[in-house]
Amino acid sequence: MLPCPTDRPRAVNDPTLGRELPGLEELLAHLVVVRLPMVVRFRGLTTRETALVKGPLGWAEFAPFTEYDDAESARWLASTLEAGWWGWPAPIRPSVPVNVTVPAVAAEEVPSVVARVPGAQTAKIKVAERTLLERDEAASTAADLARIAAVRAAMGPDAAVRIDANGAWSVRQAARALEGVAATGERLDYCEQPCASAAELAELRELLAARGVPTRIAADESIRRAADPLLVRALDAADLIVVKAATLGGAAAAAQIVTATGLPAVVSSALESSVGLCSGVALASSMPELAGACGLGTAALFSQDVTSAPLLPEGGRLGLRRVEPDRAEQQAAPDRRDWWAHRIERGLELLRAGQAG
Ligand SMILES: O=C(O)CCC(=O)c1ccccc1C(=O)O
Ligand SMILES: [Mg+2]
Repeated sequence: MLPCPTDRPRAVNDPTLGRELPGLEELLAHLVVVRLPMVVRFRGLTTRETALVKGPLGWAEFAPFTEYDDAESARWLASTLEAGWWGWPAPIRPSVPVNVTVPAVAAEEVPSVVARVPGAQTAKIKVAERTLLERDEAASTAADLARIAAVRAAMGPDAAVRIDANGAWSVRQAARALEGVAATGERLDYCEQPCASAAELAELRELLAARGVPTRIAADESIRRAADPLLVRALDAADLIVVKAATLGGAAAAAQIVTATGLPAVVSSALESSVGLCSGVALASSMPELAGACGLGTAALFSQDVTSAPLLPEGGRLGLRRVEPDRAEQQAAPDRRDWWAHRIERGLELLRAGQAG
């Protein structure tokens, strides 16, 4: 085995952090696959398929998007095992502030989306929607500016407003777009993953500095989907990072990655049901510092959840608690059970072999 340099935390290569894995039978004993309907299209999805399992500590979620490969999904399974079998890091605050997440909807739809998270003082808006951007960049920019202006109008002058391009822009497109936003007088909290790679983020930051655009850049996919999340720091590619417990192998593993990058961090969701969202709240509750509101208000994007008591923000905050999926059977997708059971089996094998992606 290659030696692991001391400044690379174990979590980068081994999200189990050496904790003991349950057997497959135990892991699958209570498996329920669910399909949750969404109030608006998000990430191209109108339903969210995900799996629930039950460990000695309670219910836990395994939620990698269906197109994700086994190595990447194995990391999500470590987060599942933390929630149901290993336990979360100790909390240092009882609740966390959340942002309202605004999908790439038309400006007219913004007020109804914002109203679903009353009390939120931060919004995160999806921009650079790929199908429109590829067809007509000017129309894409116009739609983004209109959506941002609608959010500002709905939330008032004191709200923090973030945008998330999910890596869709080239460096030049991102610079143009962020200059365009700044020209309207809008001061963004930050722009999340404007371009796909860490190298592009670094190039964009230099370009923005040279042009006097003060917008901060946050890395999301460059942390959660990268072979080496520490590259962001090495390339000076971001002002802050977005971390998700599910995608990074759980709250403890994610916290190690935050410490290793040494950058301010915002905690966000991966569009889990209310059961999986608890892991994000556990991560945020355990962190010494939060670089702003958490992107954990996404239960508001579902029209049906797995529980009669969804993890919805109150007064713009979410409290740390476990969720009982008492409505899972109503949302069950039994036709998908075998597919998810095999996926879990392969994920467990990869974790056992130390080969999570
Ligand atoms: O951060 C938020 O406000 C909500 C979470 C979110 O946007 C998200 C949810 C699922 C998958 C990807 C993302 C993303 O941040 O890109
Ligand atoms: Mg993002």
